[in-house]
Amino acid sequence: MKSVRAELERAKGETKAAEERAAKASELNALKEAESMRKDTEGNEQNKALEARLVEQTREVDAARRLVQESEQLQRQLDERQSRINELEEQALEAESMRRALHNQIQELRGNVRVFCRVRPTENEAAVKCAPDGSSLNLKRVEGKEDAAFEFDRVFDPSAKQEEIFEEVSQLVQSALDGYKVCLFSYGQTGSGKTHTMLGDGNGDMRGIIPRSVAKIVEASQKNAHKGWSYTMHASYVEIYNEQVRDLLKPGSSHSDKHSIVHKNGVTEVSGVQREVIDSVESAAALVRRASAARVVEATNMNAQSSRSHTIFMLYIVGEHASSGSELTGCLNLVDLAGSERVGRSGAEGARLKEACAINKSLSSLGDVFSALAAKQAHVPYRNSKLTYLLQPCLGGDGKTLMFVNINPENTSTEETMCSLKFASQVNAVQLGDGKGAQRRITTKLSSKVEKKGDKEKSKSDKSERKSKDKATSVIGERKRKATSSTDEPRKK
Ligand SMILES: Nc1ncnc2c1ncn2[C@@H]1O[C@H](COP(=O)(O)OP(=O)(O)OP(=O)(O)O)[C@@H](O)[C@H]1O
Repeated sequence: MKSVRAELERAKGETKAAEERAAKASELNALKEAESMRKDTEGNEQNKALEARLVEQTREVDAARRLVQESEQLQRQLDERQSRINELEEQALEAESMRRALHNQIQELRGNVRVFCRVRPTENEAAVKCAPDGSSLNLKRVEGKEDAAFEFDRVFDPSAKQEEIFEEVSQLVQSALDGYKVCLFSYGQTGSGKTHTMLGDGNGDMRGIIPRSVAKIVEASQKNAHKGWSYTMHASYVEIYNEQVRDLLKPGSSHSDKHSIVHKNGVTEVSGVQREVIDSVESAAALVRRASAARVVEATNMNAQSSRSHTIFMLYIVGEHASSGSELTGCLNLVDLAGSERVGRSGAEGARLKEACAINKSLSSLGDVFSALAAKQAHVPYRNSKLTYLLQPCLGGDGKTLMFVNINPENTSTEETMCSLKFASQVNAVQLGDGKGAQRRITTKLSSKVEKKGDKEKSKSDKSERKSKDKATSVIGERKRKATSSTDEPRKK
């Protein structure tokens, strides 16, 4: 019985152990299952994350593709616009070149040597009567001498304002920017208004031709910058006194300083003379003020503030057009001559007599140059005086000159006025220029940067110049025809 009981106990123990093993096995299986489920879940989440990334990347790729398409489209538009800009620039260059050719031919039609007469105001009895046509005047002379009539390109009566005077010369000033050698000078007896005309007073309405011209050129050059032109401008200011050159910009300079006048590429240079950069209207005005203060002013019997020297403001202009390789070199000389009165009348003695003789010599040399030009002589005596040698490039070839003859209308100055008007008539008889200037002025200089497309550009530039010239010639032909029947075109006698 005991053994059966023991056997039963043992069997119970084994059954319990077996049950425990079975429970553990089932627990293990459950754990394995749970682990496998966990792994499955983890894999799904990773997949989902991967899918989400894939979707995101696909979206990014689509966006990038759209961007590429958009940028390609923008590039196409940019190329189209660039080619339109090139086309417009070419047209602008052609139009500019035509404007230059036309402007020059109009100037030549008006005459490359012009004479304007300006009569200064007076409160005394006047011997000069200006005609209403704006181009002629009558001079009543002393008893026993016949009255004289004169005709010039323009005659300004005493009421003419500084602004009106400048308006008439501003087109000529523009020619310097277009690459021409231009000279404006004022001639006349002491006190007749030469300095008033050329320099004037202050910064306002009384400003004369010099400050107004420089302002116009600086402003016009800034405007041309939008058309691709860049300009470099330098100015010198000298006086010629007793045939000696003095630098008005160099402090402490004297007449004994040695300066020689040379012509380089058609432009006058005076050795050892200061050349200052002009980059604004203000810098030009400051320079003009400095030079005016340095002028030699001496008293004579004729005028308590009489200038006994010729003063010359020289503006050198170099314009460059980078994309076409065009280059222009112009210069503007603005000259205030010394008084032209005769020695006997001014009562000069000693040093004044020497001054008067030097002044007369250079003015008569100027007259000789104009006589030779008027007679179309082979030899023109430019070298006979410093003044004429310095102005040589403007007084010949396609240079342009405008002379103001300033007169004092008072009875007491009649004979001086007669001399001035005769001299002016002699100058008025000169004809310069062959009408081919506009084409010659532009020299095409290709920089290394544009050298590759150089031939193409050059032929474009030549073609554009030729076209402009042809158009200009036909328009001018038309103007010439009209000019014969119209009174508004200035006359050349
Ligand atoms: N058109 C004018 N309107 C008003 N004032 C004038 C005019 N012309 C000359 N004047 C005045 O007459 C005076 C003499 O003129 P200005 O100094 O210009 O003569 P000038 O010919 O230059 O003499 P100089 O040969 O001695 O230098 C000055 O006071 C000037 O302001």
